[in-house]
Amino acid sequence: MAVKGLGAVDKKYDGSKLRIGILHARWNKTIIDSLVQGAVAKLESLGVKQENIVVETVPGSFELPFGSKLFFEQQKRKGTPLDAIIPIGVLIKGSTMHFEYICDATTTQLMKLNFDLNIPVIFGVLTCLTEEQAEARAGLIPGKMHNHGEDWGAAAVEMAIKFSD
Ligand SMILES: O=c1[nH]c(NC[C@H](O)[C@H](O)[C@H](O)CO)c([N+](=O)[O-])c(=O)[nH]1
Repeated sequence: MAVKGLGAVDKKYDGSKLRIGILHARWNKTIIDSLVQGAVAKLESLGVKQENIVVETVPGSFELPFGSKLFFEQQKRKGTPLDAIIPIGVLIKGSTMHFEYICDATTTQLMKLNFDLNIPVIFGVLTCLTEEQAEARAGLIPGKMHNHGEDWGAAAVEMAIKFSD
């Protein structure tokens, strides 16, 4: 029996009043597109209105932390503030240490953004050793794992609502 993975949420959260930003990198497009699709589908299944799901892109995963900050500030300036952000990136190990440095820097800064922006910033970055690992986690290999974008959408809604009373 699988012991890893997200347990069931303790209740179904109503996302109908939320505005969620998805900021995705453009590296590894096929995998990214599947993850974004999974996150959007889950957000909509939890009641988030299509017009309140704002999707933007940055070049690569390294740009996700600062891009998320700029995205948050832009939406606030426009009077349409975000209740949570889902940065999505796919990092796949190459033949150098580039992968390790980007994974470490991006992860640390995305975690810090939760406290800097005071909104949930979900960790939507796949850090994979092979393309197949990434494809499986984007739901692109039938029968192997599920689309992790769905988990990220659910986490964004739960974290934006759970402690807001
Ligand atoms: O999102 C990714 N960016 C990658 N590099 C680009 C990086 O995120 C920045 O966009 C670039 O270094 C410019 O700042 C990747 N690799 O290098 O392998 C990768 O796998 N995924």
